[in-house]
This record gives sequence, C-alpha cells and structure tokens, in this order.
Amino acid sequence: MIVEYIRYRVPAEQAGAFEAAYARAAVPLAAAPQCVDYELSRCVDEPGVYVLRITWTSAEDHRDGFRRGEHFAAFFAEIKPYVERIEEMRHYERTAVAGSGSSVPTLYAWAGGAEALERLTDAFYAKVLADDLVGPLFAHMDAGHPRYVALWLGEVFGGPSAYSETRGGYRHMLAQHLGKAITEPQHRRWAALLMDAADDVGLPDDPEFRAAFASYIEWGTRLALGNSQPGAQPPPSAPMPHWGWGVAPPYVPGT
Ligand code: HEM
Repeated sequence: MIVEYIRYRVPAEQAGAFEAAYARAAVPLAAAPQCVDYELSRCVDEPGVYVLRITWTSAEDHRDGFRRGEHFAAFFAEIKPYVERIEEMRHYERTAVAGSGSSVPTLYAWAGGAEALERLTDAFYAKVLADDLVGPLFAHMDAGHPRYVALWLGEVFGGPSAYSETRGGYRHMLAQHLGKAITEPQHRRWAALLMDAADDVGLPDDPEFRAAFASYIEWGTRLALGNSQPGAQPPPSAPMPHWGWGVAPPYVPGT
C-alpha cells in the first residue's frame, strides 16, 4: 500500500465549493478498486489550506489502474478546477514508526494486563485438559503452556513483546501446530472453552472488548486449524499479529 498526500491552497471564498466538489469526487474514488481509503482535512490555522490523503493499493495501481480506469473521468471532472491549486502531490511509503497513541488503551491494558491473561489461560487449559474432545491433543503439553499462550495473547493485544523475546515468536508457535491435524469440532470446542474461561475469570465483558477479542480468536483458531492439517505449508516466518479494536483489512497474498 502507498499513501498519496495532495496539499491544496484554495482561496478562502472557494473553500465551500472545493469541499463540495470533493464530496462528489469521493463517489467515483470510493468505487475504484485501487483506492483503499481517503480523507480530506481542512487546516484550522490557515483557511483554504487542505491535505487530501489517499491510500492506494500501490503507486502503479494508482497511476496505471485508477488513472486509466473507468472511474477516473468522473473523479477528475469534479476536481479539475482545483488542479492549479495543488502545492504538493506525492506518494509516501509507510515506515515502521506507527501507532495509535495512548488515548486509546490497548486490548492488553483493557483486559487487565499480564495477570488477567494468565488467569484466563490457567482457567482455560484446566477446561481443555478435562475436555474429551480437545483434551487428548494436549495430553503431553508443557507445564508452562498456559503461561506461554498468555504471553502470546499479551503481545498480540498490544502488551510487551515477551513471547517473541523468550519463546521464539511466530515460528515457534507455528511449529507447535504443524501436523496436529486439528478437526473442525476441536477447533470450535477450543474457541468455545476460551470464551467460557473469559466469563469465568471476569475478563471485561463490554461488547467492544469481547468483539475484538472474539475476532482475534476466530482468526487465530482458523489459522491454527488450517496450519495443522497434513501437508499444510504455511509461511515459515511471519510478523507477529497485532490486534486492535478495529476491523481487520482483507488478506492480500504476498503483501
Ligand atoms: C487463537 C488461536 C490460538 C492461539 C493464539 C494459540 C497459541 C499457541 C501457542 C502460543 C502455542 C505454543 C506455546 C509455546 O510457546 O510452547 C500453541 C501450542 C499448541 N496449540 Fe495452539 N493456539 C491457538 C489455537 C489452537 C487450537 C484451535 C488448537 C487445537 C484445537 C491448538 C492446539 C495447540 C497444541 C496441541 C499445542 C502444543 C501444546 C504442547 O504440547 O505444549 N491451538 N498454541
């Protein structure tokens, strides 16, 4: 993905017409498959100064796909009168420096931190071991397993990168699932027992937290299910997933 920034300086008296034109241009822009998202911001310190941010699937998709595609004509017709007001129009690559700031707590903090996640996994694996369907899969599990999974969850939910630093990160977790041939009923039972454990240990039960929590568990258990099948060839290394409050973008192979 690539971010395009377009800076405009329009005469203050044209600001209303400019915003209205962009509201109309946004319709074909949003319909273009190359456009991931967009946002027009107005400067509060200097009237008439605007920054338009558009995230494209790639710079090539923007140049060769959007500009030569079916939506460009309708988009350009709206914004053409303002082209001469552009002060900058360039593509920027994201860097590793990114974050959400501390005004929004991480899922890790909201859950109650390391202690709450350990309480969760202790209660969960007690249920797992007593369960006739999933219990046998864990018959030989390492005594530290509940704590390791708590570290994993903590890192995924925005806590310290303790699993990566002490347990080998994604590679090790993946290796633990390879060849386990988890069945669909086992996958469902695992997830259901985890939700039961979350209630038992009093994890926050507000809809937003539980929706985000369940969303990660749904995603993670489906990966575990697929990766555990005989002959599965998941990527041997991958970045640690980081889960937040929002929605997951669609998975695009190779990105
Ligand atoms: C969100 C979903 C899941 C997460 C986050 C997860 C996490 C993990 C982690 C971090 C480990 C390695 C622990 C270590 O460092 O030693 C592990 C191992 C394992 N997982 Fe999962 N897992 C998930 C889903 C599942 C499911 C659905 C099953 C089966 C129904 C499963 C079965 C196992 C087994 C059998 C092991 C090896 C345990 C042992 O023998 O020590 N996992 N899991």
